[in-house]
Amino acid sequence: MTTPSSTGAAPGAGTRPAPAQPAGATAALVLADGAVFWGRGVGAAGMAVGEVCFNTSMTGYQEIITDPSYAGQIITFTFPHIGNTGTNDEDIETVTPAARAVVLRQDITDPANWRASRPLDAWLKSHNLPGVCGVDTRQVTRRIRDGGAPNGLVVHAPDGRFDIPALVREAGAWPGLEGMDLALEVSTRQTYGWDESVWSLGHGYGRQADPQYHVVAVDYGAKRNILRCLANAGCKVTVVPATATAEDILRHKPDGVFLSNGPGDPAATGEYAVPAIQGVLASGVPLFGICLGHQMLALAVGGKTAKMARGHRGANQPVKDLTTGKVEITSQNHGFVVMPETLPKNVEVTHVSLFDGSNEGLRLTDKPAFSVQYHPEASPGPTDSHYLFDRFVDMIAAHKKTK
Ligand SMILES: NC(=O)CC[C@H](N)C(=O)O
Repeated sequence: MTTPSSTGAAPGAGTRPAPAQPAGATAALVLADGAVFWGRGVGAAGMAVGEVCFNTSMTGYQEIITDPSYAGQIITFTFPHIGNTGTNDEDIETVTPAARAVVLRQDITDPANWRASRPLDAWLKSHNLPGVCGVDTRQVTRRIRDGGAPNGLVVHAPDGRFDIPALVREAGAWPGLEGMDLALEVSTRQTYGWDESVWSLGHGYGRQADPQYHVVAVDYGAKRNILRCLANAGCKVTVVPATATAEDILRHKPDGVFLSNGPGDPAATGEYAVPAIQGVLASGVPLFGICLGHQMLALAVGGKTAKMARGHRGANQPVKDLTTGKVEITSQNHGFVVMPETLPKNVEVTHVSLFDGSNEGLRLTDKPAFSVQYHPEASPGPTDSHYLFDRFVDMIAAHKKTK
C-alpha cells in the first residue's frame, strides 16, 4: 500500500474535526493543534512526544536517526523511500539514538544492500523507537514551512485503539524545545580517548596510529563522524563531558579544543558551557565549534541565539564562505541560530546560508577560534566542507609555532 491512508486537517484546523480513523490504521502523528495524520505503525509500539521537524536528505537515514542533536524531536523524512537499504552496525553516530520517533511516506520495504545486517523496522524496534508510515509527509512539511515546527507525538498501537483527545492534550502539554537543556542527557558521563578514523570502502573504519596533535572534544552530544574527521586530520582526541570546566579541559594540555554539536536550546546550555568556553578562550588554546558548539561559542563571547521557525535539516544546504567567496553544499541540522547583530566587534561573520541569509559561521579576530553552524563531517551529506578540519589543524600548527 503506497497511498497515505488519511491526511491531517489543514493548518489552523484546531476548529475542524480530525479525520476519522481509517480501517487498518495502527499509528498516527498527532499534533498539539489537533491535526491527526493516520498511518501504519513501524518500529516499537508505544508513544513518543517531541518537536516535529523535517529532514530533506535522500540518503543516510540511519546516521540522521542516530545524530544525538535530534534528542526531543520527531523526524519527518521528506524523501519517500526510507528503509530500503536496511541498517548496519557501522553507519551510526551514537549507540543509542536520541531522536524520539520517525514519520515516513512509504512502507518500509525489505532491505536491498550488501551492507545491510537488519531491516530498519527491526532496528527501530530494538531501539524502542516508534514510527508511522503511510503519512502524507509533503503535507506535514508544508505545515512546518508555513506555521513553524509544531509539538506533536507519534503513537503506534498495534491493536488500533487510540484515545485521540487524550493524545492531543498530551502533545499540547509538552513544553517545547525552547529553554530545554538536552546536552546533559546525551553527553558522555566519563572522559575517554578516541582514535577511530573515517570509513573507507574495503577497509571500514581506520585507526589514527600516529597523531600529531592532541584535541580535547567537549561532548554536548557529539556525532562520531566529527571525532573520526578529527582523527583523520592527525589528532588524538580526548572526549570530555559537557559539564567539564576550563580546568578539566586544560588539564589534558590540549593543542586544540573542539566544541561539539548537540540537542536542545543553546541558551539553556549556557550555565555550565559558557564559563568553560570563556576559560579556554582566555588560555589562548585554538578552538573550533560545530553547530551547538558554534552557538555556544557565540554565547561565550556575548552574542545571542534565537529559535528558528522551521530550522535547517538536510544534506543540500548552500552556504557561502565569505572569506573565500566559495559556495559549499552542506549537511545541516539546527533549529536555533546565532543572531549576528548581537555579536561583538571582535567577531567576524564568516559564513551565511544562501537559503535565508542566516548566520552559518564566525571567527574571532583576536583569538584562534572559529565555528560553523553546519556539519562539515557530513554523515550523511556532501564532503565540500571537510577543509574546515584542516583549517583547525593549521590553526593549531600556527599557534604551536608562536609558543
Ligand atoms: N546539530 C546541532 O548541534 C543542533 C544545535 C541546536 N540544538 C539547534 O537545534 O540549533
